[in-house]
Amino acid sequence: MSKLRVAVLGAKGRIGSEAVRAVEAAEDMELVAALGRGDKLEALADADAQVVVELTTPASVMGNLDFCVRHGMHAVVGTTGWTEDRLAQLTTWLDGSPSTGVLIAPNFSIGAVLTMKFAQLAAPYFESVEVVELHHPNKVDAPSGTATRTAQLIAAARAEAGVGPAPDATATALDGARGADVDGVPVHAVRLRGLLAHQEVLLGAEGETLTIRHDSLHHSSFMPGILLGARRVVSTPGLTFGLEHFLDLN
Ligand SMILES: NC(=O)C1=CN([C@@H]2O[C@H](COP(=O)(O)OP(=O)(O)OC[C@H]3O[C@@H](n4cnc5c(N)ncnc54)[C@H](OP(=O)(O)O)[C@@H]3O)[C@@H](O)[C@H]2O)C=CC1
Ligand SMILES: O=C(O)C1=N[C@H](C(=O)O)C[C@H](O)C1
Repeated sequence: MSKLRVAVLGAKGRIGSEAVRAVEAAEDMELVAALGRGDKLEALADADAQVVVELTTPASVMGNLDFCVRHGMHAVVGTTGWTEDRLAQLTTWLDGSPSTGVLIAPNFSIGAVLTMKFAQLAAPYFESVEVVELHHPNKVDAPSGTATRTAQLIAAARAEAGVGPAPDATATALDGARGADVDGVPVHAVRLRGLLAHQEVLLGAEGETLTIRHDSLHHSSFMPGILLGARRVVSTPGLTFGLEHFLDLN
């Protein structure tokens, strides 16, 4: 059987360099290009890449995906910074290339995907819920894509169950003291040397609390999800948001 022809964009970055190693080690894949900033995207077409793993920056990702979709290359995207407008733009591009698939995964690690699932499940049963994400200090954005997605899923689960907003009697506070408001869920971002990628979902009800915590201790935690995404995206046209759809958790 022929090997899947995979390219990595952001190949010198923290997660990109790990992805290069993971693709090279996968028996069913061939690494056909490993590009960094300044390299020409045409190299992807020259290398006849089937799947492009996009691990760059929020400022670069849209231009890269525009190129990939226009050239009919599937993409597996870990880069953060997704807004409704960006997703709508990407969907429009994909409408013009109906056999092309793009997976955007706010988090490729199985533990983080399950954290989101567990948080969704628990959210309607607790009066209060807050999200705390903790990352290395070189992270480009805050809050993390994972925390934003987690809060959105929590808010949707509560709305569907008819649960009202969490009580908060705070009268005065310094700006930011209660975190960022993501669909009514407070999200707090910690940046600390020594950390990699961590998240806690704190839930509280009368007389009890539940904490769901996940820790990514090494970038290797994201690799099985990236490889799974590359294998599945080639037969999944259109936009898929969230690795859970490829894990059959829904
Ligand atoms: N979904 C997930 O599971 C995960 C997602 N991420 C996300 O992935 C992204 C990258 O994170 P991280 O590796 O820590 O960041 P890094 O800054 O370490 O890596 C990003 C790399 O992309 C390069 N780059 C920037 N623009 C381009 C471009 N146009 N073409 C090719 N390469 C480019 C950068 O080059 P230069 O240094 O010259 O700017 C850098 O080498 C972030 O958005 C992060 O949040 C991270 C981990 C897991
Ligand atoms: O920048 C990182 O490191 C990470 N980014 C992703 C995010 O913003 O959620 C995934 C993980 O948290 C690591």
